[in-house]
Amino acid sequence: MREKGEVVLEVRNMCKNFGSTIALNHVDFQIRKGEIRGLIGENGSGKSTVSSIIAGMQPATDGEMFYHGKPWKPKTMLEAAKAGIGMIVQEAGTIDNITVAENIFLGNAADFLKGPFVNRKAMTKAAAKALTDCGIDYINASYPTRLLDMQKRKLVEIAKVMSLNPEILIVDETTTALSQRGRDILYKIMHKLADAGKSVMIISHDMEEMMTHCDVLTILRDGEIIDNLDKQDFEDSKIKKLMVGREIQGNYYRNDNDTWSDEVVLKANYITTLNDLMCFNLELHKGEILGIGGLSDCGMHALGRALYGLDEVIDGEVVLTETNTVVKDSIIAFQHGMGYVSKNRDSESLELMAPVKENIQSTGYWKNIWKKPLIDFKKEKKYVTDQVESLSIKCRDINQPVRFLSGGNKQKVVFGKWIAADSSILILDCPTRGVDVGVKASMYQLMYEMKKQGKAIIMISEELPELIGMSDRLLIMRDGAVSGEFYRKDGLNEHDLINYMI
Ligand SMILES: Nc1ncnc2c1ncn2[C@@H]1O[C@H](COP(=O)(O)OP(=O)(O)OP(=O)(O)O)[C@@H](O)[C@H]1O
Repeated sequence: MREKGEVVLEVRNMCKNFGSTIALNHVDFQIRKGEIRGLIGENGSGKSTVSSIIAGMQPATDGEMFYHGKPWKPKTMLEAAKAGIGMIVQEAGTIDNITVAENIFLGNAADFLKGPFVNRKAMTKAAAKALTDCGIDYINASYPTRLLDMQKRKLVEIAKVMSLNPEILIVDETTTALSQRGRDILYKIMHKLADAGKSVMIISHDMEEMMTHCDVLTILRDGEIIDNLDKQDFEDSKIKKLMVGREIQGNYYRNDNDTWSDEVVLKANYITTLNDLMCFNLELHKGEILGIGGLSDCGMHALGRALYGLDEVIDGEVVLTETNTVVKDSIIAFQHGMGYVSKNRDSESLELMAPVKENIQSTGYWKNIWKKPLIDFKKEKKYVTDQVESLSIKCRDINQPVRFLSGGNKQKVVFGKWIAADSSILILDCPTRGVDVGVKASMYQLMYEMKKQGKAIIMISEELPELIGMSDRLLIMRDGAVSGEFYRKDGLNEHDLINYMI
């Protein structure tokens, strides 16, 4: 274990209220030099709030902070970053319509002034160096950022924060957006910083990741610090219990070997898309949970989009076999009982400015809460509250705009809106992204119940344990094609699958 140094940042008695919501309630903790501190807790427990206050995104309602022993009250993220506290935020932190280099030096363009103009060549060169220093030399600094996928944008954010040489790096739920390669880059940066006597604070719901990489864990529950654990005291069940306040059983996946029907409900007939898939075949059966895994750029996310009619299929077709309907677009998919949880939560699955209720209701007007020619308001309310209750969505009330919810609670809204729609075919792309252990257990249980009701589910995921734990059949993809097909009864383990991924 690393030797801990002196305290570099101290949070004392911090409180943060949003109207009647108490996000932080008299929080105290310290960050020491040379440590990797994990911040862990259920969705909505206050992790992002405390981090964002340290990093200058918003002020506290009450309390004090000290950085290098002096009062610390940054007004902006730029001020904090320049003083040595950099944060990689949970949501998208880059701007689409500017180049990678401009994103990396956003707020610092003055460093590249040549007379009244910005020297773009010098900026691009410096950005390329910042990327290379982080081990991300495969991203072109002169590219428009909108051409990059979500994980590459996150890597750009990492390079941006690292370019200012932080003394404290805060990483908020970043790893869920990264492939294993991206994660390894981030872990390397974190350990390098800590070894150099700097500090890292990381937030993640991945228990294994936290136990492997952190020196100390601060556990938050309902805005309060419950405990601080040193590495020698890390124990999975103990941490979970401290997080949620009750025992959580270790294995929350299914433990049955139930079969599924022979009836095919969805078919991809030799589909080809513009970039990712070539003559791809797939059959999904009634009552089947079909897992799809691989490295993040293997084409699995594109497959989910193509099946739901979001990406153009230029050859072949996706067919709903019961009615022989060709899924040409997402409207046809939706009208024929399909649901889709996108990996890109904020940009594709939610209307952020709209309230929780409107986001969930949006799938219900087609058939469930419509009493022609009017809306059945009673049904409409029940449609929403059932989901808020069963998934424990933490919101002030159902009228609260979804943008004010914590990341994991936003994910629950997305999941809930498709559960409520009673879709007979669900395509779930990284459905448990950013949700805490307790809610994951409920989501897996719901998926299993849907399977038993005869619904068909495609679960696309980068997490092998959840694919192994939940799938009846599992396809591993590589370079846009299936490289391996496995069955639940095969008694799979992660090593069996990894060979087919790389
Ligand atoms: N701008 C805001 N307006 C209103 N409420 C907010 C706002 N930001 C956060 N909250 C509330 O504060 C509480 C703590 O949220 P926070 O994002 O810090 O949780 P978290 O622990 O990071 O959760 P997650 O694991 O889901 O990301 C939540 O109840 C959230 O809804």
